Amino acid sequence: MSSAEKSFPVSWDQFHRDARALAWRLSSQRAEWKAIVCITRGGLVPAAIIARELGTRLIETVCVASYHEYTSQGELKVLKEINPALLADGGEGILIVDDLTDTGKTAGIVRAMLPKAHFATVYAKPKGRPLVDTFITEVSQDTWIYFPWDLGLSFQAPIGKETAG
Ligand SMILES: O=P(O)(O)OC[C@H]1O[C@H](OP(=O)(O)OP(=O)(O)O)[C@H](O)[C@@H]1O
Ligand code: HPA
Ligand SMILES: [Mg+2]
Repeated sequence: MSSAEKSFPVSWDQFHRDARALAWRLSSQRAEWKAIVCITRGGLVPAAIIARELGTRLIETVCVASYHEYTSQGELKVLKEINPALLADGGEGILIVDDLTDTGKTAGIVRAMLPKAHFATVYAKPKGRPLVDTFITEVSQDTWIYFPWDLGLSFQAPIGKETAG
């Protein structure tokens, strides 16, 4: 499925803990966020967890699509823009949330819409890292992160070979 050399599978439990850790970190940076802008679709899941932890009720989406067939990045398309009411004063006090930043292209496009907003992701790869203000875990650029909503239970072959007798 992926051409990346390494894989980093994330369970629901781990994702919940990492998203909650991100909420803890964000709570120490600002008492109250005016709104959360989540980058669909991946940002919807951490945004729900963070909004619950921080008590944020105003949630907006920006709909960006880039990866096709899961692992190759195509042209970035903004399918839905941010409500203009939130764009005033460059987005000061607004929290942008995504599941991860990889090349940083998605983050770059959304940052340009809200230059003063705070950008948070659960995971980051080195190329995207400079575009993110707060994240929890960094993985190498040649690692593909498998999110729990893309995974299912399946048989795993044993690590060692079976011995006769
Ligand atoms: O840093 P980048 O190289 O731009 O990649 C990161 C983006 O790619 C994925 O979204 P994708 O466009 O695949 O859509 P999805 O969230 O709907 O899965 C991921 O959720 C990030 O938004
Ligand atoms: O490592 C990744 N995992 C899942 N989706 C992604 N979109 C860009 N990079 C990734
Ligand atoms: Mg996404």
